[in-house]
Amino acid sequence: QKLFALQIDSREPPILKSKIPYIGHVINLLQYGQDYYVYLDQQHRKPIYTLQLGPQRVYVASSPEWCQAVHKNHKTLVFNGLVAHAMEKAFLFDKNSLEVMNNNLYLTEGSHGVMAEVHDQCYPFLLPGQSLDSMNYAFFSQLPKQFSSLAKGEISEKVRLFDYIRPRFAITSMYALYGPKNIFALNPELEEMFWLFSEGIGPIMASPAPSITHRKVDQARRKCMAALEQYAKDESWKEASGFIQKRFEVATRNGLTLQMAGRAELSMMFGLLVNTVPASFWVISFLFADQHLLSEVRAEIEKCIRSDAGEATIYISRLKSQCPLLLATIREVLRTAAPMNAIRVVKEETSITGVGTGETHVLKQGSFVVTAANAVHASASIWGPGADTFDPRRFYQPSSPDASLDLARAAQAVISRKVHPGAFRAFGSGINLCPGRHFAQTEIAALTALMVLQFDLKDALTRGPYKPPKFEPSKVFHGVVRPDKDVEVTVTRRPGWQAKDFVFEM
Ligand code: HEM
Repeated sequence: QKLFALQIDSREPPILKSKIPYIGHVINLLQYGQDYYVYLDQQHRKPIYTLQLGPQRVYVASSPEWCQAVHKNHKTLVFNGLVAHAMEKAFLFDKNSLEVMNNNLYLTEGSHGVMAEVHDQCYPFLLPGQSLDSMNYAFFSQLPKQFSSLAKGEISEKVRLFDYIRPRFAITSMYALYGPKNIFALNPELEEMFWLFSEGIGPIMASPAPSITHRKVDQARRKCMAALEQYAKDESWKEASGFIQKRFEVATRNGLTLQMAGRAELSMMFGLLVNTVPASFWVISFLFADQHLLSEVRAEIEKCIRSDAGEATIYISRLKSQCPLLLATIREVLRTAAPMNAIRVVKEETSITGVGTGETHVLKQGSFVVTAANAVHASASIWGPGADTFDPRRFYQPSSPDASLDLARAAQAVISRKVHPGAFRAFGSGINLCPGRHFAQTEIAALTALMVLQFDLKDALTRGPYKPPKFEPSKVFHGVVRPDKDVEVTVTRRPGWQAKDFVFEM
């Protein structure tokens, strides 16, 4: 310990020592993934602490107060350096493109440069307004078609649930953002390739020779990149959403070639797909696993539709305002299945004060800071003794006059129950608060409505009630978790819903 221990300044957050010096925490993180932060929080109850990972200092904010403090100091606790690193290692940006990215990377010279302009000029397209409405409409125009043949007529059909939902949801999302010539529409094989790449992104970023050590993942990445480059060259983005058109305009105006602008979209596809697809799966899974909850949510949704002999119209604005238990279920899924731990680099020594605590610590230049959202989401001192159980009712607000789909404001829903307003962290906070949250939540609510109205599910093996899978084991880098293994289900149409076509309206 003496030989290898970090020299910690008394103003820094307290250090948590590992039994094995120097690499003990590294070993535990590799073994337990992000769950290790939950374990440390439960063992030591420190709202912010320091870990030694080899030669590296890593500060971990483990309470809403300190997570908020980290995100408040975004000028010196920075995100963009990590994005540039990912663009090089995961998305293979060339030298010229990296120079373009590095121009005003830390936003110290005003609001020019590709990173600042994407943030200021592109993300507003994802906020409520005409552009978001068009993306939602594009999504709704495709979604019912994707599920219309499932268990059609009097027959039942066996499917693997995650495998069934994943491509259909992903293809529809891609259509909404990237238009009719999106890469999945032109080559459906790429949908599979994308997930292969997304599963292996951590290891290939760390490997010095991924084409040898992780050949399949590397090939999957290259296939997706080549298709996106072609998409750019063919000017297919001119038929995409306003958001994507603006991204191409900003990227090329700042000096990226069209080819590299296309390649950069692979990073956007991560934002679009990797969290929303498993989150939708879990909402559907938890609902079908609890018949009581399912029937209450169905009753809410049934009030949001108009149904004629052959057609049912689902009104999205009603789903947003009249389905408090559905919204609460989405929130609870994100609380329990979204370990959205953010990482920041300490660009220069920073003194931070826990919001509302009055306590101050110093963070040293060159270190990393993790905001451990999963530890906050699992904390019994925040959520009560049932923090480790799935209970949508903790977010339930039956009489809310303006129940909104903006789950980032879910804090509002729980303030009344004395929960800290920064305790719901699934979409992050501060200037990097997820801009796609409105689109994501509308997508999840729409798919859930479609599934629970039309179908009944049974466990295909036992023919008994649907049993949800477990969460996959935790990893070092994790978004919304996926199931540990897929579940085979028997799907039947609910009586009265066999021969209906579904449409969505706002
Ligand atoms: C359930 C689904 C989603 C979850 C849980 C989620 C979560 C998050 C979180 C936690 C962050 C902040 C990361 C950080 O601070 O380090 C983030 C950022 C971001 N998300 Fe999402 N997200 C979801 C869906 C989406 C969708 C559908 C889109 C696009 C349409 C999207 C686009 C983005 C972008 C572009 C950023 C970066 C923002 C910035 O750099 O300032 N996300 N997301």
